[in-house]
Amino acid sequence: MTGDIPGPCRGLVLESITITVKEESRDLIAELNLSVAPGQVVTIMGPSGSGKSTLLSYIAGFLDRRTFAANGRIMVGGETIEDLPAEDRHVGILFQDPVLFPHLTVAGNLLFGLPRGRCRDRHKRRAMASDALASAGLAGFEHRDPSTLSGGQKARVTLLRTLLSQPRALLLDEPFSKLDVALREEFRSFVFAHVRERGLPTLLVTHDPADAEAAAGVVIHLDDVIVRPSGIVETIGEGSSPVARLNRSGS
Ligand SMILES: Nc1ncnc2c1ncn2[C@@H]1O[C@H](COP(=O)(O)OP(=O)(O)OP(=O)(O)O)[C@@H](O)[C@H]1O
Repeated sequence: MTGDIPGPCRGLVLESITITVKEESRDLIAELNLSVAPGQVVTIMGPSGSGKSTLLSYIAGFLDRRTFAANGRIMVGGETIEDLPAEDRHVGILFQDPVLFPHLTVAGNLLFGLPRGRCRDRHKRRAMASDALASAGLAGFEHRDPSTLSGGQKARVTLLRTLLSQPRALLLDEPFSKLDVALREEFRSFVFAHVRERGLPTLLVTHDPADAEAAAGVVIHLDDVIVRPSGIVETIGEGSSPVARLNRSGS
């Protein structure tokens, strides 16, 4: 089926996204259009309060509808998802703090991300967890209690859990910001290698220009929109083809 879908549409496509703070009738994001190709990382920067995390919440399906009104189209892998519940969107998200369930082992945490419907065989599930851990330099960690892991190890397990859920797009909400410099570089490379290997369209929210540089893709500044006479802003990536397009009119 995906063979029929043009390349850019197999990624993550946002069309005319508008998010309003209800109480203030204020547009936080207005008419945002953006395409992220498979395996590409688009970095979103901007000052505190410009709506970066809110945008990710809308895409992932857990926007607080009491506070925000939102509309616009979200497509992942050619499917329109904005009306689906979060669990049916197949969009993975990582936050600043790696969150692991304290009552489960490391393997239990990983398998939590693997829906039973996708693999019912207990031995296969265990093998998938072990393979994932080995791929992250964490062989033998299956039975460990999450509280015994270092910050970097927790971050890796959280990413592996997200990947095991087989997302079709990945959202990264400052997942590197709390790691020390050495770990940050290591984890960044780990994440981007997985993104490219799996062809995951990825949005990265960060305040750190070094993250954007490491992502080596398009950078969008939510507060810095140059409106051309056409009302369209284009951000051009490597080569001649536009890899992301930002259009935020009306702000
Ligand atoms: N419950 C709420 N009621 C009213 N406004 C809210 C509420 N929650 C968030 N906001 C507003 O929504 C806006 C967007 O917040 P958001 O967290 O998305 O910004 P951000 O760009 O991710 O900021 P940061 O870089 O600090 O994480 C902010 O202006 C914030 O004040």
